[in-house]
Order: sequence, then C-alpha cells, then structure tokens
Amino acid sequence: MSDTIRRPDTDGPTAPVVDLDKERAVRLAPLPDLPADPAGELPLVPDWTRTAGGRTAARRRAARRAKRAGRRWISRQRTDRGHAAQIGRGMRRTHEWVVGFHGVHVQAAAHQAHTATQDARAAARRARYTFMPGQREKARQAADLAQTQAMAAVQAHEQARKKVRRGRIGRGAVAYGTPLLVDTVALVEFGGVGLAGGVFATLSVAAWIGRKPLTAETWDPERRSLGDGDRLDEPMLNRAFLDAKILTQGQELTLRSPVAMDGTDAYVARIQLPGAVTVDKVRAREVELAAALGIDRAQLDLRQAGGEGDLILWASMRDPFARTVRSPLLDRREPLNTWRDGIPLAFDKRGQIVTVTISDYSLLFGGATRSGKGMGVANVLAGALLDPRVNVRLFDGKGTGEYVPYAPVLATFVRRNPARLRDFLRVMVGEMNRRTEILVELGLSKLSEDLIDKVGGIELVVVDELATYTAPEGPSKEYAEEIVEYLAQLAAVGAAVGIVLVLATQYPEVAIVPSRLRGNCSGRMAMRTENADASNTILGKGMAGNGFDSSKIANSKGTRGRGWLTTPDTGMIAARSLFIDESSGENRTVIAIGTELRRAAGTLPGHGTDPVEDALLRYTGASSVAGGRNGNGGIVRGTVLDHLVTAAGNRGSLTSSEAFTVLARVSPDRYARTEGESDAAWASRAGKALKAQLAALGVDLDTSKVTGPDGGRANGYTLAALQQAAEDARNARV
Ligand SMILES: Nc1ncnc2c1ncn2[C@@H]1O[C@H](COP(=O)(O)OP(=O)(O)OP(=O)(O)O)[C@@H](O)[C@H]1O
Repeated sequence: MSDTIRRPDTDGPTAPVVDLDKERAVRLAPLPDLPADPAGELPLVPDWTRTAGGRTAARRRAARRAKRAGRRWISRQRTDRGHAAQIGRGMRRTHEWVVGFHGVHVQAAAHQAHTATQDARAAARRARYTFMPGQREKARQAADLAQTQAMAAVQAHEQARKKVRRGRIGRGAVAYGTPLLVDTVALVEFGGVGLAGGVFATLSVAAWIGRKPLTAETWDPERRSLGDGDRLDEPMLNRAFLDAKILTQGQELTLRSPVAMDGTDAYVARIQLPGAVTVDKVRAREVELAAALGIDRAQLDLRQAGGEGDLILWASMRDPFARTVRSPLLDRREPLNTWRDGIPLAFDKRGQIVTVTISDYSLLFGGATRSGKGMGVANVLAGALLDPRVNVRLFDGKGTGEYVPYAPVLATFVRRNPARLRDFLRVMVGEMNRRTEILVELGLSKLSEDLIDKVGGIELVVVDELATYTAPEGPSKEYAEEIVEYLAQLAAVGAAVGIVLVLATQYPEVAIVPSRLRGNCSGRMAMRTENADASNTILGKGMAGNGFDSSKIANSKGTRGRGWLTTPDTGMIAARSLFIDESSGENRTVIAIGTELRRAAGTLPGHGTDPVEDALLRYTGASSVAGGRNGNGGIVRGTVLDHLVTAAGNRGSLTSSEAFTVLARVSPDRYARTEGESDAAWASRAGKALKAQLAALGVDLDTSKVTGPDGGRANGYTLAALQQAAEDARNARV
C-alpha cells in the first residue's frame, strides 16, 4: 500500500471533520493553471521553488539528471559514438588530412614522365637506326623533341613530388608537431601532470575531430527526452511535436510562459501552437506525443487554456496513478449533499478528485475480475450513505458477503434473486411513473432539490454483477429480457425524477450489457478488461480504436481501480478510483456514520414508511428491507395480517373483497378467483381460507362495517383491528 494512504480516524465525535469543499480545494490547489503573476506575466521562479520542499525537489532532479547523464555516457562508450571510437576516428581523419589528396597529382606526373621517357628512348633508337638520308634527319628531330618532353615530364614529376612533400611536412608539422610541442612544453613546464594535461587536450581535440561517425545511425546521444530525466525545454517540445507528426517541418511552437515545475515533479508549459494546429489535434495524437517525449500517456495531460491554439501541457516525471488516494468521505462526519455536490469517485492524472453527479445520470462499471469494480461501487455507496435522503437499494448478483455489512442502511438488500429483482424493477418503474406525474402536475421536466422530500427521496439502485440477472442464456434467462427492459427504462429517464442506477459487471459483453442499456448510462468506467471488445462494451463502439482501450491496462496490483471514465461532466478521462481500505474496516466507519445520520433524519430502513418496499410487499408478499431478518440479503415473507395492515394503511380500512384481492396476489393458490366462480362463492371460499390462516396464527378477527372505496358501507376490517390482530399474532408466536 502506498504511503499516501492515511489511516481513518474512526473514533466518534472528537474525530476531525473534513469539509469536502475544502478538501477538494486543497487537491485542486497544485495547478489547474499556472499561478498568476501580479506583474501581469507568469513568474519565472514560482514561490514554491524557494521553499525547503522546492529545494529538495531541485536537488532530487539534479541528482537524477546526473545519474542519467552518467548512464548515457556509459552506454555511449559501447557504440561508435564512444570516446575511444571518436579519438580513433579523429586520428585517422587527421592523418588523411596530412597525407592529403595531392598524391594523385604526383602519380599522374610520374606516369606521364614514365611514358615520355619510354617514348624518348624509342625515338632515339629509331633515329640511331634510320639510314635513309631524307628520313634520318627527321628521326633525329623527333628524338630530340621526345627527349625534351621526357625531361619536362620528369621535371614536372619532380616538382609535384617536392610540392606534395612540402605540403605534407607543413600539415604534419601542424597536426603532429603542435601537439608534440604543446605536450613537450607542458612536460618541461609542469612535469607529469602537464604531460597528462597535454595528452588529454590532444585526445580531446582528436575526439572532437572524430565526433561524427561516417554513417547515419539510429541512436542519437544528443537527443533529449523527459523519460531520460532531461529538462523539458522549447527545443525538446518542438522536436517531440515534430516526431509526433503534430507539426510539420518549418512549423514551430512558441512558449507563452517559461516551463515551470508544479511541485509534484511535473513540468507545465503554456504553449502557443502555430497556424491551424488546434489543441484537439494535439490531443488526438496524445499517445504519439507522449512517446516522443519518452513518457507514458498517463504522464501527459493536455488542456486548452484560452483560444484554439492555446495549450497547457503538463508532463509528469512519474506515473500519476502509481499512488492510491484515499476517499475524502472517510473523514467526513456530517451529511453530504449528493444532489448538489455529487459523489467523489476517482482522481485524475493531476490528482484532482472527480465527482459523479447522481442528479443527472446513471453509472456503469465494467472490468475483469479483481480490476476494482467493487471499489468503484463502494465509493458511490460511501457518498450515498452520507446523504440520508438517498434510499439505497442493492441487488448483489455475486452472492458473496461483500455487501452484508451495509445491510442496516440499505432500504432494500437482496442477494442473487433474479425474480425479486424483476418484481422490484416493476415496482420501481411504477414509482418512476408516479414521480413523473408529480412533476407533470408541477409543470417541471426534472426534479429539483427542494422537491426531493416531496417525491420520497433519491432512489439509488445498485446491481452488482449484471450477468446474474441479464445473461440471456444464464440460469435467470426467463427474467433476463424483462430485467434489461426495466433497467434501460430506468436508466433513460430515472435520473430526472431522482432514480439512479449503479450497475457493475465482470462480463462486459453485449449480451450482458446491451447497447441500449449501456447508452442510457451516461457515466461509465471501464477498469482493466480482457480485450478491446469488452472495453468497447462499456465505453462505446470504436472507443478502443480511438485510443481509449482498457484492455491495455496491465494486470497488476498497482493498476487496480485504474480505468477510463466517461461522464457528461468530464468527457473521457484516465482515472483511478479512490481507495477505501475494507481490510482495515474503513467502509464500516462510513456505514456507522451513515446509520447515525439516517437515524437522526428518520430515514433508517424499517423505521419509517417506504412506499417502494410497501408496494413490493403488497405485490409479492415478501419484504427485503435491510436484507431481511438476518440482514444477509434474504427476503421475508409476511403473514396475511402484515399484508392486510399494509393494504389498509392508505385508507384506514379495507373491505373484505379488497382484502381477498390483496391476498390473491400474495397467495394466488389460496385466494385467486377461479374460472367462472361467482362473487359470493369466491367470498365464501376466501373467507374460510382466511379464517383458517388466522386460526393458524392464533388470532380471531371479526369483520365490521367499513367504508368502501366508493364511499358505501360494506363488511371489512379497520386498520386498528388489523394492527391489533397482527400484534396478537406476534405475541402468540413469542
Ligand atoms: N482505486 C484503488 N486503489 C487501490 N486499490 C484498489 C483500488 N481499487 C481496487 N483496489 C484493490 O483491488 C482489489 C480488487 O478490488 P475489487 O474487489 O473492487 O475488484 P472487483 O473487480 O470488484 O473484483 P471481483 O471481480 O472479485 O468482484 C481489492 O483488494 C482492492 O482493495
């Protein structure tokens, strides 16, 4: 675990209270923008660099740069850019210069002298053996001419040789004599140290002469990159933008302010892009730009500051997601306004807390096993529990004990029960319609904060492991289609009336999360997935191709909770969920605080009216408030009296025929009217069945005259009589 995680302060009222706004402000402080300078320009030396922390950071950077320079020097020695290779090359080049190319002239002159001499000899021989009186004279003249030419050629050769020798001696004297002289003088003047210095200087000059290899090569030791610990500067930025094909040859960016460090080991540069290059274009090539700077994409953040070409580039020297950030809610003791402030869910590259606005959209989490979906849900739950106006209803498809500690604060909690989810969603869609009608009457299209109490609070429906419920070929296939339909309807319009879904799945496949359902959840987070298709199932078609691919997140402990998050507020961003350490009971602290806040507000499950659970009880005859009797996610079937009490609750009484209709829904085999059965026959049969059930409960309940729904008087039961009978039944059980 990272050292950035602080232990929670779990103890009671003396524990410090953390204001979420302040907390967020502190986290935002490092640098959404460069600090303003009173002089109008951005400061060359930010204040923080003059603090002890700033100096330590500077020392650390200098040490890192020195280390990297050393490493680069060593690896360079093995290549032909190494110093030995440079010196050898320098000496060779010097020698070639001393020898020069003039030797070619000497050779050509030698060749000419040689042929001219041969010609002269042949001409002399011919003159000697020509006896014809007219020819002899001619031959003698030709021999004289050839001899003259031969002598001239030999002389030219001699001169060329002398000239070359003179040139070589001169150049040799410069090339070899100078260092020899310098070294000798140094030796004479300063002894061995002087000689060593002289030799060093000589070799340095040779290395300088041979600094460039003859052939082009791929590794360029002059290349500066952030990944190697070099400073971010304008030449590096220009080269990286060029390499990333954002700029073309001849285009140059300009810095609007000096490159600064932001106190988190990251560089910030405000850049003016040239011509028609926009910030969007730069963002589209984020991966290439990061590669050109020698860092990972997660270490680079690109934001538009002002106009189209006004870019703020933030480049971190380390992976911003390598650390964990603890949820600020863990230190909170007072209620959270989730409707207005949202719920802190994750942190982004620059350490800013990302909140999700449950007043606006539903959420979908997807990712492979152990990728951190549960932590995403835990963050949302932590926020919801701190807002007593939120009724949390949780359907756990995994069926493990993960959510059992939350049971006392869950208005509804059911483990692995697809039929129950189907029934619940039916009721919830009815609730959505009821709320919509209230808004229609008020002439509103969306719930506002002042109406939350009027409509019955915010409904947060969590379904963890969708596959249990929506797999068309799974064990719950008979419910799957209906469940998907209801979920899609709720996700589409629920948020506007205060009904929000939080869905999670380990199997991000289209069969489990149909695109209609995905599309209606505007907040989506894809943690590490097995493949690009799975990532697209959460984030949307083609997203992996656009560079947002969760399957590229490495599978390691350090990447848990990392993913791509998209919400209408943030757009697509890289993020890591906030950390709640369940192993040390941090979630239990939130649950305890949530329980207290709910008790104070009178919204603790089972302690007030809950129209949704009441409707479910009427409809199914079973209750799932707070995870049932043991809080482990089971459902509790009520007695006939419980159902009748719930049904009589609205009007204060119930006619017999209304009572039989309610019971027919709960227990159709006993109370449902059969084909062709008359009213009287049904009433008599159902009356007997009820009497028998009441007898089994140990109570006797007589009918009395009550007011029916139409205002007329009929046989039935008053609420008071039913409540008394239910009480007697409980006492009889005890
Ligand atoms: N943001 C985070 N920071 C640090 N650790 C995290 C983060 N998110 C998850 N983890 C750790 O990763 C592990 C798996 O997390 P979690 O149970 O949420 O994953 P999951 O995808 O829900 O797993 P499963 O598929 O088993 O349900 C846990 O030990 C958790 O503490």
